[in-house]
Amino acid sequence: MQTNIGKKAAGEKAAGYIKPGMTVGLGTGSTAYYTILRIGELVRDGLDIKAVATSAQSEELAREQGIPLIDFDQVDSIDIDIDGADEADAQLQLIKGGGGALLREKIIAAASKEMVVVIDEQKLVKHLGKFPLPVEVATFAWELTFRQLVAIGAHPVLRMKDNQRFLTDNGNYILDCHYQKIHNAAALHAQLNNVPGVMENGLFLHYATRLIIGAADGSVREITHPYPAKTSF
Ligand SMILES: O=C(CO)[C@H](O)[C@H](O)COP(=O)(O)O
Repeated sequence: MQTNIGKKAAGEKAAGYIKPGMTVGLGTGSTAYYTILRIGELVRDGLDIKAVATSAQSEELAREQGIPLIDFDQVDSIDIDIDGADEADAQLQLIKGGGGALLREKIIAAASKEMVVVIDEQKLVKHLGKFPLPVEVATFAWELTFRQLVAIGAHPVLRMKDNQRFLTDNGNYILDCHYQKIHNAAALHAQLNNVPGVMENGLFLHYATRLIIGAADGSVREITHPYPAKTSF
């Protein structure tokens, strides 16, 4: 894999927010990859943490790195989740799911006290929507779900990989919905999740608490959002 300096800088910086004793959510994708590698180094240097992964791919990488993983039945609360995004705006609203892990990513983000998002500078946008919005749908009667999405103007395209229908870790399909510009993200989020067969969509509107943006010269800048303190379960 060719090194993207901005992704590496942002991904590594995020690991600095992890404190001993924390339970950490491990994100998915080529930016979170650098976070996981850095966490692996910290663990080998003695950092005592536990982790949960947002995808089979990240779980495997974490195991290779010697990061202790715990089952969800042992998770009281997730202290910090560090994950990538496909687009982010300055209000810390995100489009995620380019890697197809959005459902697990959202479950873990929602259960985390903090969500640190790591991106390279190209993903910081004024308006969300240029990146096609991933929507995870049940395989059962997916054609009907597809048509329902067409009817509400979502312009869905079934995601393919290696000439096969892409299957998520949860055994679902992804419909990438082409908007160009999303005008009312909260309304769209509700509208999409209201369609039977839709498991989740890739709009993450109130989860990120910190955005770390890596530049091509290796520098990083951060945007934080003063949400009311999040409660965890
Ligand atoms: O949402 C995701 C996976 O479902 C990823 O976080 C997102 O696609 C960003 O990936 P990358 O860091 O490889 O650009």
